[in-house]
Amino acid sequence: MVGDTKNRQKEAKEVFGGDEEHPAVKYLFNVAKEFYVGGKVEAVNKLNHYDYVELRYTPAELRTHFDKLGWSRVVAFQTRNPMHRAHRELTVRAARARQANVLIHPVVGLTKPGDIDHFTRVRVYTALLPRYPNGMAVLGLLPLAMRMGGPREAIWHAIIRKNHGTTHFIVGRDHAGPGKNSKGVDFYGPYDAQNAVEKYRDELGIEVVPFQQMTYLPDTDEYRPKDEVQAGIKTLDISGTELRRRLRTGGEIPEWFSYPEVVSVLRESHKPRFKQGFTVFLTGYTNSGKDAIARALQVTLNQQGGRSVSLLLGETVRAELSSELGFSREDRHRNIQRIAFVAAELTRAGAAVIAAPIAPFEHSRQTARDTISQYGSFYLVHVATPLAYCEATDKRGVYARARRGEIKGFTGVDDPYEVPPKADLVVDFEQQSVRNIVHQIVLLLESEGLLDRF
Ligand SMILES: Nc1ncnc2c1ncn2[C@@H]1O[C@H](COP(=O)(O)OS(=O)(=O)O)[C@@H](OP(=O)(O)O)[C@H]1O
Repeated sequence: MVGDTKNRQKEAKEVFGGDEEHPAVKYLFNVAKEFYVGGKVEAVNKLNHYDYVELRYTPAELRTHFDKLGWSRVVAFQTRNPMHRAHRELTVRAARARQANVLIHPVVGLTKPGDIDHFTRVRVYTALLPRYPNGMAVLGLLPLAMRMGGPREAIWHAIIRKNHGTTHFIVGRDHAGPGKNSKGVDFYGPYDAQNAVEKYRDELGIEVVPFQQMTYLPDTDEYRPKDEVQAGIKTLDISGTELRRRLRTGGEIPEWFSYPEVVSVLRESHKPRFKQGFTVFLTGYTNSGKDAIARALQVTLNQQGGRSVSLLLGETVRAELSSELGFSREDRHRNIQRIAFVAAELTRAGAAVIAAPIAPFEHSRQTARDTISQYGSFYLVHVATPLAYCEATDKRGVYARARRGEIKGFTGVDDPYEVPPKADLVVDFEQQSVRNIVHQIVLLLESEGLLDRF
C-alpha cells in the first residue's frame, strides 16, 4: 500500500531523489492511488497495438530475431528524441568498438512533456535506418512510460534491454533526467546514471556503454567525440531547443546536422506559423458589436485564404450545441468549455476559429485558453463597449425585456461580467469602427507570423 504519506515520502526519496518538483514525485503525491498490486504476472490477453505493428517485438520475439540474424553481441540505444547524424555516428562507433550490432530501441509510451510525438519519431527512425551499413542495425519500439527517474530508471532500462536480448546498453549523460528544478538545480548529477548502471553491471548482466557526446568538425566534415577534439579546432552543434525553433520558423537545418529525409519527416509534423491554426476569442456584453466584428473578421480571413475559417457565434452555439443549457454560472461555464473543445479541435486541424460568446467569467475564459493553446495560438479580444451604449443601441430590445424582468440573470442587468484582466486586445465599438477593429486583430495575427504568406 502506498496510501500513507510516509510510504510516499520514502518512495519519492529512494526512487526519484525526493525533490518535490520532480514530475514523478508530483505524480506520486497528486495522482497515484492508494494501492500497488504485486506478485507473479499472468497474461490474460495479448496487448494490442494498432500503429507500427511490424516494429513491435516482445522480449522473446526480439531474442529470437537476434538468433535468426546470428547476432550475439548487440548494443541497445534508448531514445525519446528524433535521431540525427550525431546519433548515427555514436551508435556505429559503439558497435564498432564492441564488434557488435545495434538495436535502436526508442520509447514510444509517455515521455517528457514537450517531446516530439512518437508517430513522428518512428517515421524519423525508419527514414534513418538505411543510413546504417547494411545489416548493422534493427529498429524495435518499446512501449514504456518514462518516469524521468535518472539513475534508478537507467538501471531499470538496462534490465529491460537485457530481457530483450541485448548485451550492451548505451547510457547517456543525465540519462532519463528531467533537467533542472525551478531553482535551476539539476535533479541528478550528469554521471549518476552511468555510475549506477556500472556499479551493478555484474548483477545486471549487461554492459554499460557510455554515451559519447559527438560534435561536428566542419573543416574535416566528420563527427568526433567532444572530449577527443583538440583545443582550437572548430566545431558545430545545434541544440534541441534551437532545432525546435528552426522547425517552428522554417529556418535552415543543414545537412551536416541531419539527413534530408529525416528533416523532411520533421517538417511535415512542424507546420510553419502561417499554416498553423489559431483561435480569436471575442468576449463582451450582448450587442457590444462582437458579432459584427466576428463576421467581418471571418470574411477578411476568407479573402486572405489558406485556412478554413470557422465562426462560433454565441447564438449559433446555444442553438446547435448547448440548447439544453440555461444561464446559471455552471451552465455558462459548460457552454464556454464546449466552445473551447470545438475550437481546440479545429485549431489543431489548422483552421482559423473566431468565437464570440459573452463569456462573462474569467475562470471559464482561462480554462478555454488552456484547452485551446495546447494546439495553437489563442487571442482574447475584449470588446469593451460600455454597457450603456450596448443597451441604448439594442434594436432587438433584449435589454428592455431584461430590465422589465422578463429575462432573469441577464449579463450586465442582473448578472455580473468580470472584466478580463489580461486580454490580448481591448477594443470599443462605441469609439472605433468594425473596419478599424478588424484591422487591429489582423495586425496582431500578422505580428505573430500567422498571416505571413500562403
Ligand atoms: N440570462 C441571459 N444572460 C445573457 N444572455 C442571455 C440570457 N438569456 C438569453 N440570452 C441570450 O443568449 C445569448 C448569450 O449567450 P452566450 O452563450 O454568449 O452566453 S454565455 O457566454 O454562455 O454566458 C445572448 O445573445 P448574443 O449576445 O447576441 O449572442 C442573449 O441575447
